[in-house]
Amino acid sequence: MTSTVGEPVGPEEDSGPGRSAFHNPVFDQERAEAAIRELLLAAGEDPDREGLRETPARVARAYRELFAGLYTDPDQVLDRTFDEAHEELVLVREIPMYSQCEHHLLPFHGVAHVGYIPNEKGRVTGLSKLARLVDLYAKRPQVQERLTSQVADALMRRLEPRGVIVVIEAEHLCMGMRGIRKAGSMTTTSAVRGIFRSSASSRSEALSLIRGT
Ligand SMILES: Nc1nc2c(ncn2[C@@H]2O[C@H](COP(=O)(O)OP(=O)(O)OP(=O)(O)O)[C@@H](O)[C@H]2O)c(=O)[nH]1
Ligand SMILES: [Zn+2]
Repeated sequence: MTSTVGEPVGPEEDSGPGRSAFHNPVFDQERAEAAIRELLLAAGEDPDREGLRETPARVARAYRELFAGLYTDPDQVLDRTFDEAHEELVLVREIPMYSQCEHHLLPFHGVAHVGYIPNEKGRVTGLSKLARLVDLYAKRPQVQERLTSQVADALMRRLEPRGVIVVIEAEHLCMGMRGIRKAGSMTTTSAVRGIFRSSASSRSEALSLIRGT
């Protein structure tokens, strides 16, 4: 179990084309356990009663998993590329996505659609890597807009494709189970780069494939 505190720096800062500057923080299990115990005390609960005794350790382990994307370099996901001489759209639709909003640390979840048009060398990556990339950026304290842009920007950086389109549709539990209580309301965000930004016809073709029409 890791118990070192990572440097208080962001996991990643964009350093332009090529690789991102990735700092490798680690999850402090002991500190997280103490914080959950404090939360239970603050709520007026008895963290030593039988049902709660294991809860701080359990919750800390759960958060280590939910925030796992803070500890992996996103560029590593796209390290393996190959030249396939395919210069048309590659689109993976309906990738299940679970994240948590950084405002309330409550889940937002839904699906991501990720598409790109490889460059003239036809540089592509494995299809699973698109889903891995979504997962990695989702497993952090997030906002949906940033998640969408980060996936698009990582693909632009590592594949240097002609264009990238990312659409995420999600329900935010902080809007459903508390606050405004609009359960079921869906938020759609998109990030378009390269040809999808400059060409309305490329964009609308991709969007109609994303919609399944
Ligand atoms: N733009 C954006 N906002 C988000 C996201 N997730 C949660 N939020 C919003 O973050 C905002 C935080 O607002 P605050 O007024 O600081 O917090 P609050 O008093 O708990 O707000 P309410 O949720 O309206 O009760 C809320 O409007 C949330 O709906 C996200 O991914 N993107
Ligand atoms: Zn929220």
